[in-house]
Amino acid sequence: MSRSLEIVNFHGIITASAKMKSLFETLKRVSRTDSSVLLRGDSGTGKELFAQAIHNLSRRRAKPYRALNCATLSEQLMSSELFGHVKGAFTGATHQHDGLFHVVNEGSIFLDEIAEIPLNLQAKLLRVFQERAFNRVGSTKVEHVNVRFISATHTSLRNMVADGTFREDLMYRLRVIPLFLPKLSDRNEDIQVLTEKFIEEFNQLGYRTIEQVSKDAWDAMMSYPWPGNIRELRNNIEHAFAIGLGDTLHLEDLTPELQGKQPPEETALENIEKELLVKALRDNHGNKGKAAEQLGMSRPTFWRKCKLHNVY
Ligand SMILES: Nc1ncnc2c1ncn2[C@@H]1O[C@H](COP(=O)(O)OP(=O)(O)OP(=O)(O)O)[C@@H](O)[C@H]1O
Repeated sequence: MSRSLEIVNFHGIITASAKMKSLFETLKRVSRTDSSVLLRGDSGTGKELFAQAIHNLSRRRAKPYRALNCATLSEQLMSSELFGHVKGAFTGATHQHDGLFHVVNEGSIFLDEIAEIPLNLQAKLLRVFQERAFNRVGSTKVEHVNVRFISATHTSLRNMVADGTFREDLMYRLRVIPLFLPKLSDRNEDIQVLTEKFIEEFNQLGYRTIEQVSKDAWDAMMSYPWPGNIRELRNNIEHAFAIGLGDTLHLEDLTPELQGKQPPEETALENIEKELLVKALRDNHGNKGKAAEQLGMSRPTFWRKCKLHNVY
């Protein structure tokens, strides 16, 4: 089906898009350095794959690489995950814990949803840049670390700096090399390429073989805006494999959104919840920490509800 497209597989990132291919060339050059990279792109556009590729292409490839999603943890847990803690540092700290900065020494760290880092922790992160030093929670002993920073955000850090929710000095440290990942809807050729790739992947599981995609299914996929990008496309193919029968992927096998329908489980109450999440995010310029606060929810609960309602 996609014979005429020139498909590239770059460290697991599959594409036929010229925009993506030119990003790979930049990535190869950038990866040779230790400069910090800020990946800017919507949810599901492949930021984590890019981060891993940067590490794999770098001189640090034999050293550790770790990723942390800054939107899913409370401030205390995030602090302990990043810097570690000593026994007795807080209630429940029954053992000493090595944080990621201890573990990734000489390697790379990927901080996803960096915009969600609370201001207190932003100051500590800045110290890692400036002094290559940090303290475990509850300890006065200074530890040193040599780490390459890769971070990602779907919102503008510049807007957050203007709002006073993100430190300008930290933003400049993090975005020495900003890279912008295109949305799936801005690279239509990849809808076809990735659909075929995911079909191939699921065919290999052996419980069903899809050999073709019906015209109305293709039409729907090509005109859908894909707010969840590649992750949502993959979910759709998985959905179709589970729901449909035979060797053809039909429009009815895709998720209700692709068919222009409301997902059946979305009751009126759930719709209200979804609207509240969207509004709180809009009021807070996409900052999930602040949006959670406005709704009186913990950050992890807010994150879980956003995922549940496909709010990106
Ligand atoms: N070009 C691609 N080729 C193959 N698989 C891809 C591609 N882009 C993304 N994926 C797959 O899509 C899913 C989402 O990608 P990834 O987690 O890297 O996105 P993300 O931008 O980091 O998302 P989020 O911001 O929600 O964390 C993963 O399963 C990933 O393997």
